[in-house]
Amino acid sequence: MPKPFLSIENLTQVYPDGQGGQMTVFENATFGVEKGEFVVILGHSGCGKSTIMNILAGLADPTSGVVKMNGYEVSGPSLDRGVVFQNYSLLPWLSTLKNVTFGVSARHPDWSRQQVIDHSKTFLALVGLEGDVVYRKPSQLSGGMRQRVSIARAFANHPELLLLDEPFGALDALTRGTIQDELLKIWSGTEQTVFMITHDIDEAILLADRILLMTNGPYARVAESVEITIPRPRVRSQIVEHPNYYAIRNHLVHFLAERSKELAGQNDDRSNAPQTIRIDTTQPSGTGDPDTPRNLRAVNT
Ligand SMILES: Nc1ncnc2c1ncn2[C@@H]1O[C@H](COP(=O)(O)OP(=O)(O)OP(=O)(O)O)[C@@H](O)[C@H]1O
Repeated sequence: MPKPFLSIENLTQVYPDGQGGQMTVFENATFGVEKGEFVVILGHSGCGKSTIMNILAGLADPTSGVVKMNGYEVSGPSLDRGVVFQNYSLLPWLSTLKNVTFGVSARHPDWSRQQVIDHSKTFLALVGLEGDVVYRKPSQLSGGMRQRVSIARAFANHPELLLLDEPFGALDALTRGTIQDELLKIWSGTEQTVFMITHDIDEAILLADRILLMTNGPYARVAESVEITIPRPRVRSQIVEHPNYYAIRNHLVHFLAERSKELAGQNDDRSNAPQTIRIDTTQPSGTGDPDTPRNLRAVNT
């Protein structure tokens, strides 16, 4: 079988437990992400999501296992992998525009100054930042605006893989919704692959092609890969009306509330690959998992 664009193979992370011993956060995590996919990872605090993200970004090395992108092992940070963190990580001494041009000129050393500026301004405009505001320093922006700069910066570099670690965590619901829409708009116009951490189930369903569910740590694992069987384009105000919405949502809530604990520490699947869950109430009933409501098709492969 051909390898996916991004391949996470038997990733294990062990940390010192602070008392002279060791703690295995997750063990043999194995999954793939296809090119252009939007994958979200959900799991309780401490199961190791940020650790996985840092390893994918090349900012940390796992205790064992490998990550391959396009067949090559990831080691160290690269412009091919853009990262957006919750705390924006903008350079405070540079203007909004320069925070974006900085990476664009590194990515395109052959471009003229004007090309770099025009390209950067295009991406800032896509997240609603236009006019004088682009000459302000990050300290002169609101939290939501800073987060937009950080998203514009990441997308403007056209990384093949975009890693988003709770990028909207610090935002109010209204701003969060607007930026989710903007993210979807930009992503749908590119070939970029997105891997995102969030704690927000509704956000995950709105954005993702697939949601990876992690069991609780220590010895956490990626137990399920839930397909989001809701067609795109998705509109935030209408998505709840899709017949699959609550079926998928209930499955996710049930996993996080109950099964993430029950499955913790268990590892009965030697391949360690997550189980694929497909919930589609628009298909004829008859197959599926007894936990899911009637008239719900859940195909586990
Ligand atoms: N550098 C480190 N040294 C020791 N332990 C660490 C280190 N970094 C993380 N941990 C531990 O590893 C576990 C996983 O942490 P991680 O931040 O990856 O979890 P998370 O799933 O992203 O959590 P949250 O949802 O709260 O952000 C936690 O128990 C944390 O205390």
